[in-house]
Amino acid sequence: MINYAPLYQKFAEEGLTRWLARIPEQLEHGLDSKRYSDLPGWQRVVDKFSSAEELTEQGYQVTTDLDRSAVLIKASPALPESEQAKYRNLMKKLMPWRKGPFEIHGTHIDTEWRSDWKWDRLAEFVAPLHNRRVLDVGCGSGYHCWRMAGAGARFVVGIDPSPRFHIQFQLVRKLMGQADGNKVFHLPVGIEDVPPELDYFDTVFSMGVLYHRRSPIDHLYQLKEALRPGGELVLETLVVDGDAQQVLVPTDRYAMMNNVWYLPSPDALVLWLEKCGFVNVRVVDISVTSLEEQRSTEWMSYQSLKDFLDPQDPTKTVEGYPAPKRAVVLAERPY
Ligand SMILES: Nc1ncnc2c1ncn2[C@@H]1O[C@H](C[S@+](CC[C@H]([NH3+])C(=O)[O-])CC(=O)[O-])[C@@H](O)[C@H]1O
Repeated sequence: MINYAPLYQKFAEEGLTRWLARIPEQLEHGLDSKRYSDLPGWQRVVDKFSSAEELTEQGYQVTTDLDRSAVLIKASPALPESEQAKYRNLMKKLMPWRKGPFEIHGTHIDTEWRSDWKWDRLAEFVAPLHNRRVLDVGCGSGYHCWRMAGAGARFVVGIDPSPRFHIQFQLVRKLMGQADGNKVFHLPVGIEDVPPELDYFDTVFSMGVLYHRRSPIDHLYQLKEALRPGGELVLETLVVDGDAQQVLVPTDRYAMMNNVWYLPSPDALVLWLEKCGFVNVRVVDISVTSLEEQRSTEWMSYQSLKDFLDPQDPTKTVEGYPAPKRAVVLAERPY
């Protein structure tokens, strides 16, 4: 059973009371096993691991490192090889692992994405996270949330409506121990479930989410309302080349994804953000996604980027659109 008591306690301590009141209902809805029949099985997988506290009681010292490419959890002495193999097999039962990498009790989880590369592209530009309260919208299993804590954030809330990613997060948190575990929390909800006008977070990340939203301008307003005045938005999304009026709306799928709506140019993104009242808006990175950054691995065996591109011309998607290119834009909510 997942213990949510620390989450309630932390939300209360940090004064996030308006959201706190909604959490029981959000957990019940987000983790409804009538809707997600695999959930009880995944929860039983998590139950089979010893927590960091249990390992400590057994005489191990558990060390974590959140400030490296592969988020690390290890015991000294190392767990016996048989136990490490058991953990590896159990973690495989929670596949696919998309965002990472992680290094957990001797197993390197080589995820579909080298999410550390995205982190490296933006970390030097964002306002220092030391002591900040951070929201990561669409955080997947929470890889970047751990990196945010590693960069000094005091309280990180990751949200993602996928129950599988919630369970993957809960496993990592259970193994992490309280020192780091109590900085980062995950809720199985979408941006639409964040209470309006929170005026709370020092930094809000929305990475890989905007193009999934049918109303991208509303998404920007929702992100703004979650920020305190003076807080920073870190927005990362798919873009196309062109001027401030250039936006691609795929007729059907884009790179085989069927829920892609708006791909603006970087200049259009800046315009949208300014129109929504953000200030100090600047594009800090534009990168074409490489086949090394997003690929099938032992931990995500389905198709990946290579299968979504035109085999004759990798600068195009299979549908003939420009291949995925992503921009990172920073902006501030004015005082
Ligand atoms: N309404 C919603 N609200 C919030 N999240 C949502 C919603 N709908 C879907 N998602 C979630 O948004 C995430 C988008 S992935 C980015 C992960 C990470 N941020 C990354 O930047 O690597 C896209 C990518 O692969 O880049 C998924 O985990 C969805 O479940």
